[in-house]
Amino acid sequence: MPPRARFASLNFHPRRRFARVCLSASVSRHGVRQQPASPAALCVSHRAEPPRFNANTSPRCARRACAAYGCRPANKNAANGPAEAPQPAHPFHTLTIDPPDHGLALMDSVHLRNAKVRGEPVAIIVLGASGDLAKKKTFPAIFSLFYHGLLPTHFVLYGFARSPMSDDQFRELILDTLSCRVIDGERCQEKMNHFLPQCFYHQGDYYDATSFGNLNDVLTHGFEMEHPKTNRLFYLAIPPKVFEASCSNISINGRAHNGWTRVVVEKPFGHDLPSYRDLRSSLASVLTEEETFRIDHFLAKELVQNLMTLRFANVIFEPLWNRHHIKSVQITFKEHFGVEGRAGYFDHVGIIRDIMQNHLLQILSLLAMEPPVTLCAEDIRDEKVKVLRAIQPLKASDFATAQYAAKDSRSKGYLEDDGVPQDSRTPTFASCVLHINNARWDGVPFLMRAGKALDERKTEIRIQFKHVPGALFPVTNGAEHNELVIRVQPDEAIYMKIVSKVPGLTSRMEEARLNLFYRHAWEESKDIPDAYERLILDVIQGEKSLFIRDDELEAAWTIFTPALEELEDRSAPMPEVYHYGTTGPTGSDVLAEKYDVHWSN
Ligand SMILES: NC(=O)C1=CN([C@@H]2O[C@H](COP(=O)(O)OP(=O)(O)OC[C@H]3O[C@@H](n4cnc5c(N)ncnc54)[C@H](OP(=O)(O)O)[C@@H]3O)[C@@H](O)[C@H]2O)C=CC1
Ligand SMILES: O=C1O[C@H](COP(=O)(O)O)[C@@H](O)[C@H](O)[C@H]1O
Repeated sequence: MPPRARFASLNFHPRRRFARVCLSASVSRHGVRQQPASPAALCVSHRAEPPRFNANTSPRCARRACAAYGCRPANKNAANGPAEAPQPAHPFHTLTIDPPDHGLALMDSVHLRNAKVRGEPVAIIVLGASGDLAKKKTFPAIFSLFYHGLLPTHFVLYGFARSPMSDDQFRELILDTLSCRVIDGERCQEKMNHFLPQCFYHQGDYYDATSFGNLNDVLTHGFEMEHPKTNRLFYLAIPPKVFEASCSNISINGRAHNGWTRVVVEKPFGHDLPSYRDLRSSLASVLTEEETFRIDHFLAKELVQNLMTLRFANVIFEPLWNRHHIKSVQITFKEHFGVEGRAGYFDHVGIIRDIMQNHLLQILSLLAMEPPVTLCAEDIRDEKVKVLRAIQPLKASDFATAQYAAKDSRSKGYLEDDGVPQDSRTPTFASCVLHINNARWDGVPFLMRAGKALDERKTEIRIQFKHVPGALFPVTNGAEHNELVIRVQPDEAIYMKIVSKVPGLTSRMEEARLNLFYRHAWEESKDIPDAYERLILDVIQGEKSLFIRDDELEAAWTIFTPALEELEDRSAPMPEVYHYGTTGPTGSDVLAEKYDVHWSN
């Protein structure tokens, strides 16, 4: 008998304002579960679609996906395989959902997924509320979620830092950071007027348990009197040296009394492998893995999120995605400004730890990993760890490093920035080559480069394919390789370079492009949420696929630590000098040429 409903479905019914969620994996006409025909496992706990389960979906994945949608699996062993008890013919659950109250749906399915959590009050506490990240990213992201109706209906935002500030001053500070990202800023002012009264400031010291105890009292006797089941989200927008003390104090005096406690930890997680391990064990002694959300905001950039879709939802890429067809991969991060006031942080860290060991390596892992069994966070992260563990640890000779100097009287060199020691050897630019020792990638060089104070702001991935075998066509000038370019920012785009005949009475061939410019292709691209919006929403929803698991970090530090030790040895050569606003040092070109790669500028 052909199955009647092969996968679960979720139908949004605008008129009746409810969603019907069919949670049966495969229901025959007699209402008996059968083994799903498709072997492909799907558990979409994430964005685009409602949950779909089949025999490969783990019960944990099914439960989590369902929880995110505010429903529950029809059977707690929902995905355990073929031998299942008969199910009723109409295993529907109903769930009331507020339809979007504005025309700007950030993500429809997020809205649906959000329906449950919107009913759960939350206190968001931003540590380091006076700092750069909080002002630049955290507050605007929280406001944007509020603007789009994605924050829980009952929420409160507390800024926590050592600087003295009144609630009103804190609101002023927030107000200065807020912008209406949305094109016409529809009702933006009105929304700000509703948002600001929910914001409060608590002065405290990260090392002082009493400061956290006082904050706890304020919450318990204030917001939580009315909302006793309040969850608490702590966002650590503070320098790494106060991570441990803050987490310990949160654990002792900050935990929610009647809800979840989640702590967002910013990078860098450690300085090298040994310090990472120390940090991991001290955080693990006070917070559970479930409570810990290690952020890497590049994972939430729109094009980075699209990498898995591009690779695994299209038939044309995956067969070519290996050593037989790919010649090299380039991952570039460029910024057109220097450290500008962040030297206190940056000089201890350098560009390798600031950008490569985390953001670019995360991109690489999504590009190079095997397909995950399901789209559940754990399955994705399992694959990322596997590919990271196959990467050969780096040596200093795999790198070119450099530091920027002033180009003219209008630009400041790195050593002239406030707080940079005159003898600093910290690289502000680095490029390196990585090798993945597995069957898919053996012999394919993966090149990364990251730099500050360069000619432009750009993050992009270039996958260069091998030349066409045989000699049917003469080699065209520089156009003999196909290249897939994924421009992460700015001006998001995916395009494929192909060789094409020039139209007309000619047999001349030239490079042409198959373009997917987001700006032209998607109306939605006018309103791409900032990465931090996605991530804060995911924390509230308990969705972890865009957060870093501890074994990913262990693998990442294992790759970079040997090279960092060599490069930071006093006997190592000084970084090369490049000038502010240029394309970078020549050493980087020399390194790439060794692998027959030319950086695209
Ligand atoms: N800024 C950015 O663009 C990004 C930052 N990050 C990460 O976010 C975190 C915060 O970065 P950022 O906001 O730039 O940092 P800041 O230097 O701005 O510090 C944040 C706040 O922490 C407090 N603080 C600063 N130095 C110390 C110290 N030595 N001891 C105790 N408290 C201190 C200050 O608040 P007060 O004195 O009032 O307590 C300060 O306002 C870091 O982990 C960073 O790596 C990640 C991505 C991007
Ligand atoms: O993590 C960091 O990222 C920013 C760049 O992020 P973007 O989203 O603005 O591209 C970088 O400037 C900073 O040095 C680094 O810490």
